[in-house]
Amino acid sequence: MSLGDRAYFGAALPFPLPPGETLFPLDSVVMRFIHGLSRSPGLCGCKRFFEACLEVMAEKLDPNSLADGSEPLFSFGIIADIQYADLEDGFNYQRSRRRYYRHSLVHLQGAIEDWNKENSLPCCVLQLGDIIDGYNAQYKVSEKSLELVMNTFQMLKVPVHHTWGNHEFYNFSRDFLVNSKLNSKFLEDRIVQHPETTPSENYYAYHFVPFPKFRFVLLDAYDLSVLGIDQSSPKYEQCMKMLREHNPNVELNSPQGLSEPQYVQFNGGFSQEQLNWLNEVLTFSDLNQEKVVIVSHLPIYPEASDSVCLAWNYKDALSVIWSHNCVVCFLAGHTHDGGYSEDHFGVHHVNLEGVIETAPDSQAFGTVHVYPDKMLLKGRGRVPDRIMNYKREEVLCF
Ligand SMILES: Nc1ncnc2c1ncn2[C@@H]1O[C@H](COP(=O)(O)OP(=O)(O)O)[C@@H](O)[C@H]1O
Repeated sequence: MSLGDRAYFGAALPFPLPPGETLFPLDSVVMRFIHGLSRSPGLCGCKRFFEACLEVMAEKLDPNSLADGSEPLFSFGIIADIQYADLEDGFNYQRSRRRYYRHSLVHLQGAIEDWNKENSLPCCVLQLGDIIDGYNAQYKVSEKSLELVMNTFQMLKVPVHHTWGNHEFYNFSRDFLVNSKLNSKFLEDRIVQHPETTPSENYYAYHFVPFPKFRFVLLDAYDLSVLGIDQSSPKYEQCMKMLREHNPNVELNSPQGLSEPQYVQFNGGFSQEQLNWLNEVLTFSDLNQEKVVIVSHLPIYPEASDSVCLAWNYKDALSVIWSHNCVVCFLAGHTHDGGYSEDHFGVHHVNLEGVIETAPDSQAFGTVHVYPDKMLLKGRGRVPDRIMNYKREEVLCF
């Protein structure tokens, strides 16, 4: 049972709650019950029965059956942490999860075939970062592996928006990435009469409008980072200072003993400059009654993610987002396990299950179907379906 399922049942509530009444998440009640049963040996059969019930409840959604028969306005694909390498299977750092380095490319091919075959093509695919694994750098095959994965993406009939994760910086410098095929900023939209919504070149972020009234914002979660930047630059010095202030460990990748365990070298954060820009974009979207989808490699909401995986200054990003009405969801990768939670402001946080830790007999990608009142994530394989209702009184009229 993932963190996400807790909020999933809440989000799926088919009726409004009476004013002042608090939603008690259904699955937490059931899970507490199961936990109780598991402590009573004689009731183990009941435990299995209730687990089976939960599995049925989490069965895949049919977007059409949940959308009152109406057609989606448009859809888009999502995929995270492909981490391809031409290597035998391995394990994560904790040795708790198998990594299928070679098979990740086969998973990508499968996802692309599915997206290409969909009745109505998705408008685009959002690639949530860590496209190739850091091991490629050790074997000096980073460019070759990237080429292979990008050639696979060539089979896709729609554009791909690429975010950058820690493994991008294990393989390449930021300067290299800016000039590479992983820079999809050429797909951005500009709001000519609002120059404040144009991102600076100091970070890799942009926004675009795949469908009228829907704006997608791609964020740079390694804008503040010690990875991939020139170690003699003032920005490296500033980021290293920030990291060391929060992490006294000799091994800066270790979160051991930290009160803010996200301050590890393999994470990063958002500069104030980028957050100011995000604030301007969201202000524009609020004023123009747009719905916004935000994408980043690193997650920002603790309820939906392992605390070690969060962006350094995730709280700053949340306070910008929470000061606006327009944001529907925040999509991230990095955790590999997946996670979901709807925050108190009605923003849905989805951490997508990573391809790299997906067994060959499963899958890990999704298509989000967008309706005037909600977005429905149709997950494949180990990605669960999610209903992401818009905040009440915020339904779009078409
Ligand atoms: N607790 C830890 N202590 C020291 N190094 C760690 C720890 N956790 C992760 N690392 C290192 O940090 C890097 C990123 O970890 P990894 O689990 O590979 O992340 P990812 O999921 O992004 O692949 C790797 O180089 C890994 O060896």
